[in-house]
Amino acid sequence: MEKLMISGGRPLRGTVSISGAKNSAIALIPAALLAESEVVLDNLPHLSDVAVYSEILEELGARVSWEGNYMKIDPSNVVSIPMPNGPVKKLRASYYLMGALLGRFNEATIGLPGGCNFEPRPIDQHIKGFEALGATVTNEHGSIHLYAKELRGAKIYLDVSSVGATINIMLAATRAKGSTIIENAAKEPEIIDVATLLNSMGASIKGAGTETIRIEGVSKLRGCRHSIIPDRIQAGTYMIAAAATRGDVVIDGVIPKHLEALTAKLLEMGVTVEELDESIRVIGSDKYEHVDVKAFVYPGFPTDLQSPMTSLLTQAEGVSVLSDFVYSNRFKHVPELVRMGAKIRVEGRSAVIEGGLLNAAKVKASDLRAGAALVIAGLTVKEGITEVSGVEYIDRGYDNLVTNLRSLGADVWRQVE
Ligand SMILES: CC(=O)N[C@H]1[C@@H](OP(=O)(O)OP(=O)(O)OC[C@H]2O[C@@H](n3ccc(=O)[nH]c3=O)[C@H](O)[C@@H]2O)O[C@H](CO)[C@@H](O)[C@@H]1O
Ligand SMILES: C=C(OP(=O)(O)O)C(=O)O
Repeated sequence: MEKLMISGGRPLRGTVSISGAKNSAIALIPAALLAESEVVLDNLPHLSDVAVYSEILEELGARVSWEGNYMKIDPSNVVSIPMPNGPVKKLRASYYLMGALLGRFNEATIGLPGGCNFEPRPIDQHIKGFEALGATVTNEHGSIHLYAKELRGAKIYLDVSSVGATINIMLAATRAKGSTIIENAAKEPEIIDVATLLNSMGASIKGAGTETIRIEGVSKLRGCRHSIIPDRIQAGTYMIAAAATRGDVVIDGVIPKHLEALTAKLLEMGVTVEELDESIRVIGSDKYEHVDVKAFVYPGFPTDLQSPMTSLLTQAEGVSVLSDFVYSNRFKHVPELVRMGAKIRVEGRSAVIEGGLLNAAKVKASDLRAGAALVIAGLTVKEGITEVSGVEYIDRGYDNLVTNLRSLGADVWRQVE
């Protein structure tokens, strides 16, 4: 097991380039299963979740080659074998195999997903969508079995605008007979990215990025080449780290519009943020105002940046309140930050954060973004070495984190425990 060692107190300075988005990549890879010829994905991030997905595709019979930042997937020989256990348990997004395999083969058996379990994460809306499309869905000893004689288009209203359910229904509906309408669809940029790939494969999807998505089913999908959008959560994490260390960082290769909710909060705190066409410069300051933050579905403040933002708010004067309206219990980073001297208490779905200096400590990441929060906290500490264990969670979502932080002047390294 490895841990991250951080000797903090240095302002981050320089330029960091952002890789493709994890939450797009791990939907686009299973989406390729719907094609009958080769799909090439460009700008693919180097993440453990991507490696696990390529293993899953190979088990299903796809030919996968991953070189540099592109992956070639030839799904022509794929079969829908049952996958109750194994790699599907290692990541959340294995649920996309349900929509992709149901769409292509009308049948799939997939173990319930793994990934970051910071609280119960139901998939009832995915199942409601598949059933509306005509599938019979049963839970057999912890695996979801899906079968449809024929998938038929349907009108589906999502009770919650779930990213995963929106994409999963889109995947299956591309091959259903007739029209599907998803109402109260999630609007995250990654949904547009998946719809763009599927349309390049020959699907007919309109309205992705709005709350109503219309899909006309087609009988066949073909291979294509697609470049993945930049990872707004990695970008946001570096923006927060730049502010927390009172540094000056250009975050390059991003879509600034995807980060507007974070930019607005940073400006409100007194951070200088300059938006360029494809980059954002963040310049920290000696003094930050406290702010209240509400994590919400896109275009609201992303829940995936809630934990990193908690660390930044320990550096603001006064009391900030950070509430999560997507995941009400996503606060596993809080006890670890408290171990580092933070004054934070959790009240219902909110963290109440009183500004103050943090100390070095041995802390544990229990999920991906909790890990990012602890790294940022460690970077602010002026004396001693912060040790962050649970690095395997951080590796799920941050491409070259140590190399990037070191290139920005941080004293960070990996150490085998
Ligand atoms: C692989 C991936 O893209 N992961 C992202 C995705 O997760 P994921 O797609 O799993 O998250 P959802 O958007 O589905 O979840 C949003 C909310 O809806 C609830 N819900 C969801 C589905 C369902 O069937 N029933 C239900 O009640 C969830 O408990 C949560 O409260 O969006 C989350 C919210 O932006 C992000 O934190 C994750 O990084
Ligand atoms: C929770 C996350 O990912 P996943 O849904 O893949 O667990 C995340 O990216 O913060």
